[in-house]
Formats: sequence, structure tokens, C-alpha cells
Amino acid sequence: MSEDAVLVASSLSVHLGKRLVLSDISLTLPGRRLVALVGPNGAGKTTLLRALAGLLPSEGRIEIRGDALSSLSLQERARRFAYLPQGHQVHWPLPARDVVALGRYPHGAYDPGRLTGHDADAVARAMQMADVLNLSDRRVTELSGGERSRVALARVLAVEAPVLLADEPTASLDPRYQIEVLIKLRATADNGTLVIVVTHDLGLAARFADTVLVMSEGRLVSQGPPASALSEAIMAEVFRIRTYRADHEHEIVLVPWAEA
Ligand SMILES: Nc1ncnc2c1ncn2[C@@H]1O[C@H](COP(=O)(O)OP(=O)(O)OP(=O)(O)O)[C@@H](O)[C@H]1O
Repeated sequence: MSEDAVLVASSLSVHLGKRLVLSDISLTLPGRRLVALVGPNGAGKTTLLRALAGLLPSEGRIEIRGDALSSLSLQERARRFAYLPQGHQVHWPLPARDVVALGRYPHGAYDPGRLTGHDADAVARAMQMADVLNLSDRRVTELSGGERSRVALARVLAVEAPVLLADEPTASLDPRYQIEVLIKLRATADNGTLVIVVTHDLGLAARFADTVLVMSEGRLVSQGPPASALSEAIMAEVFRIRTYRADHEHEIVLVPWAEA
């Protein structure tokens, strides 16, 4: 394993029922990276995130900071992987602050009403980062979809794990918050975390990610910096689209434009 690799997957495969859903995926990802995981519907992105976090049985080997995932207790896995599932919903009328405090559960904070100073600080940092401090006392069941999404993001930020896995964290957000969430995740990566974000927004992926992983039919078909991983050839072959490409303020602009 290279010295600064945080997450290594070797020959990872996943069967769901009788279907081979992930096939022979190998990855080596260092910390301090924002990685976008993209691919058409059904390509296997959610399955890969869940397999990496050990939430699904898989064949192959996964190492997190040099330790085999299979050797770690469930609690230790939950401390090392913060996982934001797709369309995360909380159905209990808890105050937003208590939902965010659930992010400290893997650290032994079992009662959100009685946090240690250290846990309370982590919760406050996460709420500040996700811009939800003003929602602290509001019941999550009474928040808008976008507000709930940001509270859910704060919950995973509060874990302060070395790896943050987020499945479509911008899906129900307005354009300003989509950009803001990516800026926050970018800052989280810059602070040392390996952040892996599933997204269908190729423009956000191209602009904000250091590395893009492209999946198709359960395989990793392209990986690297956005400009090469999201080449025109990959766009045509994997997504069946052509894109408009430009530079703006020294960033890549990539807009899905037409069918290929
Ligand atoms: N429990 C299951 N049993 C069998 N097949 C499954 C199961 N769950 C998912 N699949 C299949 O596995 C494949 C990958 O699903 P996955 O949810 O990982 O894709 P995805 O890339 O995240 O898709 P999307 O962009 O639509 O969210 C799909 O073909 C899906 O139908």
C-alpha cells in the first residue's frame, strides 16, 4: 500500500441475489481528496459506496488506513466511515441538533442530550459547516427537504471520520446550496478527509473533484482528474451524450448538451 493511501480496494466484487453487481474493482485513494463517483443509473455507484463502508458483503479486500476492514468491529467501522445514504430521511420529530449529535454515536455519545464538551464541539463545528445552526431547535420533520438534507450532511460531518461517503448529497438542494455543499465538502477534503461523493451532476463533479471515478455496468471504466476521466470519448461511450466544455475562472465547465 502506498504511504498516504487511506482507502484501498482490491478486486472487489459484489453479488446481490444472483446478480453480479460490482465486478473486480480496484482503487487506491489517498486522504485530502474530493472524489466524484459518477455513472448512469444502475451502474453500481451506491453498491460501491456501501461495499467500501462494509455495509454489504463483498469479495476481495478493503483496507482503511492500513487495516483490513474485515478485522474491524462495527463501531470502529462507523468511526472510520461517515456514510450519508441517498434520500436520507428521519421520521422522528427530533430537534435538528439531536439528529446531528447522532453522528457522535460511534464515539460513544449515546445520549444526544448529554454530550461531552468534545462531542458538543464536533456537533457545533458540523452544524456551522452545513449552515444549519439556525435550525438547531427545529424538529426535522418540520423542515423543508433541502433543510433536512443539510441537517443530514451535518450529521455525517459530525462523525469526523477519515472517510466521508455521500450518496447524492445535492439531490434536493437549490442551486446555491448545491454549490455551497460542494464547497463545504471540498473544504472537508482540504482538511484531510477522503470525501467520496456520488453525483449525477457532471458539471459539479468536473468543477470540484480532484479525482473522478466513472462506473458503467458494475465496473470502473475511467478514473483520474476530471478533464481526462470525463473525456468526450467516455461521455459518448458511457453516458451516450455530448458535452459543452469551456473554462471559466480557471475551472472546467462541463454541461451535458446532446445525445451522442
Ligand atoms: N437487492 C438487490 N438485488 C438485486 N439487484 C440489486 C439490488 N439492489 C440493487 N440492485 C441492482 O444493482 C445495480 C446497481 O445498483 P446501484 O443502486 O448500486 O446503482 P447506482 O449506480 O447507484 O444507480 P442510480 O444512479 O440509479 O442511483 C442495479 O442494476 C440494481 O438494479
